[in-house]
Amino acid sequence: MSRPRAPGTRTPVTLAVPALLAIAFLLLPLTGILARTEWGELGTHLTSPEVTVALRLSLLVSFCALGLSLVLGVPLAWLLARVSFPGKALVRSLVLLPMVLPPTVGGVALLLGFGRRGLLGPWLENDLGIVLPFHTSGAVVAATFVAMPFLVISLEGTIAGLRTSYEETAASLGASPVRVFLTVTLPLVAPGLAAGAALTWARALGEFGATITFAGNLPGTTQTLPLEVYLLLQDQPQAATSVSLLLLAVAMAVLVALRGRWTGTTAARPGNGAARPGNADDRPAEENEKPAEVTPDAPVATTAAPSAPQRQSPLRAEVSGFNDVTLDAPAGTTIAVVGPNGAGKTTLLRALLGLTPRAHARLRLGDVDVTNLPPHRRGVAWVPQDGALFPHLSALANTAYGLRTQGVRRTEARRGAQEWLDRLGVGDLARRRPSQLSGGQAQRVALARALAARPRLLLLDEPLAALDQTTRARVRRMLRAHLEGFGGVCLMVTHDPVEAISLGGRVLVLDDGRTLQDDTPGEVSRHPRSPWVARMLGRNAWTCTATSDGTLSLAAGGTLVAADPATPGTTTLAIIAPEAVSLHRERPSGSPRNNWPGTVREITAVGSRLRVVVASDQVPDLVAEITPQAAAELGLADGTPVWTSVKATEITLVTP
Ligand SMILES: Nc1ncnc2c1ncn2[C@@H]1O[C@H](COP(=O)(O)OP(=O)(O)OP(=O)(O)O)[C@@H](O)[C@H]1O
Repeated sequence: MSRPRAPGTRTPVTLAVPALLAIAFLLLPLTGILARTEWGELGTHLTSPEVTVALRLSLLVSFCALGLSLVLGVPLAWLLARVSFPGKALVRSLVLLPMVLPPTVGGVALLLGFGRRGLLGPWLENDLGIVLPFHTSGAVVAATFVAMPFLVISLEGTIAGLRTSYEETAASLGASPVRVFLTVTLPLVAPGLAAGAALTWARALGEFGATITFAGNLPGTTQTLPLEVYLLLQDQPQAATSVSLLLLAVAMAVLVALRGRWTGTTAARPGNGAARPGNADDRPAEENEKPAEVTPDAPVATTAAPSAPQRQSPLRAEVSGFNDVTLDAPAGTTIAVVGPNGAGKTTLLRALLGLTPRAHARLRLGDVDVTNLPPHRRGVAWVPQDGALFPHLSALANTAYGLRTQGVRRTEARRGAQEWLDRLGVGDLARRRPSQLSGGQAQRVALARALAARPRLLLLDEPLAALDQTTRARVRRMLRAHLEGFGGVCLMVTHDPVEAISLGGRVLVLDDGRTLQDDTPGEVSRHPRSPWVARMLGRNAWTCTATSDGTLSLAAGGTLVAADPATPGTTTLAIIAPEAVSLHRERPSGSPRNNWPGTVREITAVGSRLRVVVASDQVPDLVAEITPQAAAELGLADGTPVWTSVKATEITLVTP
């Protein structure tokens, strides 16, 4: 269906004409082949003994070259995409070189490298008995040399585009780097891998220059189809046209099957709708895995059952670098980590996982010092902000992943996983893929997956952020119940004050990577040590300086009277609970000494109460919390003039 064209989007003639010429330039030779093919003789030409032998050899050589490219090229692509090392740009240029090198020059280079008089040739021949020139293996080497770059660059792009949180989460569930690569990375990049493999095969099938230079042109041994075309062209041009048509059809079929994947137009999409593995089998890839060996340091699950007693693992951590935090927490503690954007909350979690060079954690969990252990052997499970459920595995296989990496047998791991999913209220979704789950359901599966792995330390990065208010309250209750039975320590990053207060046995406030406050929720809420925390908790917080006449001078202008004035000259934080702010239509005449005129700027509902923001030119904005009935009696609306008053005894002074 043609889309209506927006005005002003006419294609300029100066661009359209050369573009059309380019299309004609590419099309004409192909049309020539089609036009000159003797269709009646096509069958005879393609079934002649020489062509059949060359075709068979071409298939053998191209598939062997593909196999060799996969074995060598896939790890190389991973290395280029995932590992930083000196000279990486040079290695990438080296990979690309055969794509731009004249194939005959490639052949000469191969001769000088692997030929009988080349650098490696004598050793290959004398010690291993391998002679490449004039052998089919030489044709395979030549085809691999020119074709492998297609696989490497295609796959490197796909791996680089894959969110690292999948692989990092897999590691946090106990999977070794090789296991992560095989069970997470490879299935997720399968479309990119297939595209690269198809191109590599097509390129190997059409290889001519390097093959003839390096491996020669021996019928039945190195004379592949393109070489046969070259020979036929001299004696039987019609047969050459027919074979060319065959090669053209194969190349075209590969490109049509790829439909732009290689150029990135339909590249693998990470995320919930992420790259689907080529495997249409609904059986999760994880299920085909053998359980890993249980290493002495690995977090060993004694049983998959969630009701099994949890190891008691207190935490001691000293984090340096971007973060400067010391944490000591007995087993079973849940610490809510709060702080403004960029305060270093995620960096702290990543440091504890051993996943960032930006901060280093000396970490002891129970009686094990895990500081020098790689992430997959720390027993630290992580639920990143997006949950990072593996898109190619069902909810059940996702949840069983951690147990499988710990060596738990498949049936037992699946039973344990099902129990955890049931506990979190998503048991009936066990067979669904992450793309078939809502955000909230996916979060619950991600939690089940982390808890099922029975970690010593559980790290939750905004675990309830994706949930709506109702589900959030329900999951919060569930989470609290599960965290109570969790024998390790849980660190939970949150921006939600209710979550911080209700789920955290402790609240750790970070600012600029450092600990600003580390206290019980009650203490933090009564005495927040920064305006940010106070505001997060819904309190009014004004920075002020005590004056010699007993009042407080607000940094933003205005004065305040508190019952217990601070020492003159000290800077302090005046905290006023919104419930302590009264609103009046007339100037109040009673005891409060803090009365300010203002106007209502905003009214919002918070549960069964209303939060009223009052703007005043005497003090900063003040938040009051009143009942809807009181608001109705006062006739409050946006812009209504009001008086605010706060008793001096309701003002808490906190020294930051
Ligand atoms: N890979 C990185 N390289 C350099 N700086 C980084 C990197 N990751 C994070 N930062 C910076 O480190 C600081 C802390 O980031 P971090 O993600 O830990 O903050 P946060 O408290 O989790 O923030 P938010 O609440 O926005 O998620 C920020 O200033 C951020 O810009």
